[in-house]
Amino acid sequence: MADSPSVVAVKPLSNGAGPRKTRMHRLIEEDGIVLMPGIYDALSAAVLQSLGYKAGFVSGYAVSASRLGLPDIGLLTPPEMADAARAICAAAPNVAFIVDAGKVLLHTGGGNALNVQRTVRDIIATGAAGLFLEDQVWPKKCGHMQGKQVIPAEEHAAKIAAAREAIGDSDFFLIARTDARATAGGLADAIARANLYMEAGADACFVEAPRSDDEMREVCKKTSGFRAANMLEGGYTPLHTSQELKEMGFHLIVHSTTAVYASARALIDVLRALKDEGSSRDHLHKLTTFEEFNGLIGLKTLNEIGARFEKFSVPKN
Ligand SMILES: C[C@@](O)(CC(=O)O)C(=O)O
Ligand SMILES: [Mg+2]
Repeated sequence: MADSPSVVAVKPLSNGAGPRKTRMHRLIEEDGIVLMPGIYDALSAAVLQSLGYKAGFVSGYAVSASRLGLPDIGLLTPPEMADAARAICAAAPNVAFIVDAGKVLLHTGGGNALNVQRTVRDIIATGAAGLFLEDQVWPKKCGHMQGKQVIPAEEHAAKIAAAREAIGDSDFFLIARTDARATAGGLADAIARANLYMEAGADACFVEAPRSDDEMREVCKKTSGFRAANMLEGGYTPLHTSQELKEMGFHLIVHSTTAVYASARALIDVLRALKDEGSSRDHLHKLTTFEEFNGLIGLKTLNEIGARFEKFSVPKN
């Protein structure tokens, strides 16, 4: 077993005017539940914003797939993830994004408080509204794959405390994730860890991959503070509506794979038809139109700005 890390004490943070309140706290307050589709690039972020979503999740799983064409097994590098987060936040400035920093930390389960603090500052600089920090041993895996391991709970709690200190009074929300459900300690250890991480200064906890409705209810009954759930299609956790999850006691709902699976499905279907038929003309209903697409990525607004600044003339009195 690893040496015990030195003990850290955490001072509860406030902005001087009552308890800490970030963009994410306010979104939770609005409806009691925040739906966050997993987003992976500027275009998927623009779609999200155009549909009026207030929050989204920069998914390590989906960024690894879209950027590298590789699975969620710890291959994406910190600069690649931070770069994706920056592009996503810039493309959808009205959306509050939580970044999956499991991927940003090459040293998940390794590195120290300084690495964590640097990561937090890097992610704050992308314009994101918060991040996930997870307790898997590196190289980490998608929470719904087999063979996961976790680092000692106190070690991860110290990283959460370090992250909290780096956040200071920034408008930034910290979600502590545990993957312990899949290990020998099972759900009881996962719940104990979630509570420890909350004590260390997290704003919310995320017990990854509970396997039944009963387990999901137990997580809600036995953990304190705000709670996140992940509705990964084809994963261990039963799929529920946001309303059902709210009634169970969850507050933040991540749909890590919905958008990337939908894109893959659409691409497979339409490109197969193009290959088979030699034309897209019978499948236009499956595509956006030229107008719709240009609108989505802001062409009209940009043209208007361009026209306003075509030339400068000194105003005459
Ligand atoms: C949430 C997730 O980490 C996937 C997972 O591990 O379940 C992501 O990258 O979207
Ligand atoms: Mg991830």
